[in-house]
Amino acid sequence: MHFMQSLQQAWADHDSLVCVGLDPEPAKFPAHLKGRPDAVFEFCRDIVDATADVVCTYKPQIAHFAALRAEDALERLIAHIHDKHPGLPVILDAKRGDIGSTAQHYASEAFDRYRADAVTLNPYMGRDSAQPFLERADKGVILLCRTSNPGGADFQALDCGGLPLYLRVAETIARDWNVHGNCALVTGATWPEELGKVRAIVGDMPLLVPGIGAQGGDVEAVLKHGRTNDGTGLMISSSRAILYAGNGEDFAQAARDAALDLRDTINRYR
Ligand SMILES: O=c1ccn([C@@H]2O[C@H](COP(=O)(O)O)[C@@H](O)[C@H]2O)c(=O)[nH]1
Repeated sequence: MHFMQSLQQAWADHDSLVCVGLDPEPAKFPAHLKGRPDAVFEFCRDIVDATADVVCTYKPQIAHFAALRAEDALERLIAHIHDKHPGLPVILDAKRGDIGSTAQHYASEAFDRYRADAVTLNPYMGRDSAQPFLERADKGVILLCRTSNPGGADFQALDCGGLPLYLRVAETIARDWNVHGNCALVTGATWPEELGKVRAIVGDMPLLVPGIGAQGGDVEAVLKHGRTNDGTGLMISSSRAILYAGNGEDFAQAARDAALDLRDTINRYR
């Protein structure tokens, strides 16, 4: 199914705007998993199986797997999500961006090797660097716009002909790049007013919103500035605050409780 259709279906079916970020850090795993040969897969799988009915999407971050030489676990994890929780879209957070001939391989890596439904990209190298992804009309292309980190403003806030660069990014992508209706933007929860300015430019385009939980973003402010008229339009992402909510044998139940709590908090402001 088209990424955008799966996302809309999951928003409705699960009454949820929650995206769980899958960022495995073995040092934080519960004791009974530490040292097991397939701990990365087992940890993420158990989190997924405990939360699948209360989220709208998952977002594995590729560096967390690659640094551990666990790309194979990432492949199996995404296959597991498709197999056991069909219809739930998976966003590969890879923040790719390169010249077109190389970008083709990044697109194939994300969509053919890993079978992701969407991927994050850095738009800094321009349209041709995104083209191999944009052409995959059934796949989501989620471009960095106003990132959640403290240094995000270093370049993104620079004046660009009367508007900050991040709003030029939003404007250009909404107007020129979204030919197949498969674009979305990353706008951090830590900058809710900027998020509102992006929303005013892009209409109902989905926004991936990291920065809730460990980075301290304010859920109420995100909803106030970012929701669409029908109370959707957002994939509100939290990784550490959900994954490591508990560190005992019941870690997956603790993650479920944290995801449910976030879903209910979000829904109070929709
Ligand atoms: O602007 C951005 C873009 C991506 N991220 C990613 O989201 C998660 C956030 O993790 P938390 O534990 O919920 O803070 C992580 O994978 C980042 O690489 C982001 O934080 N900000």
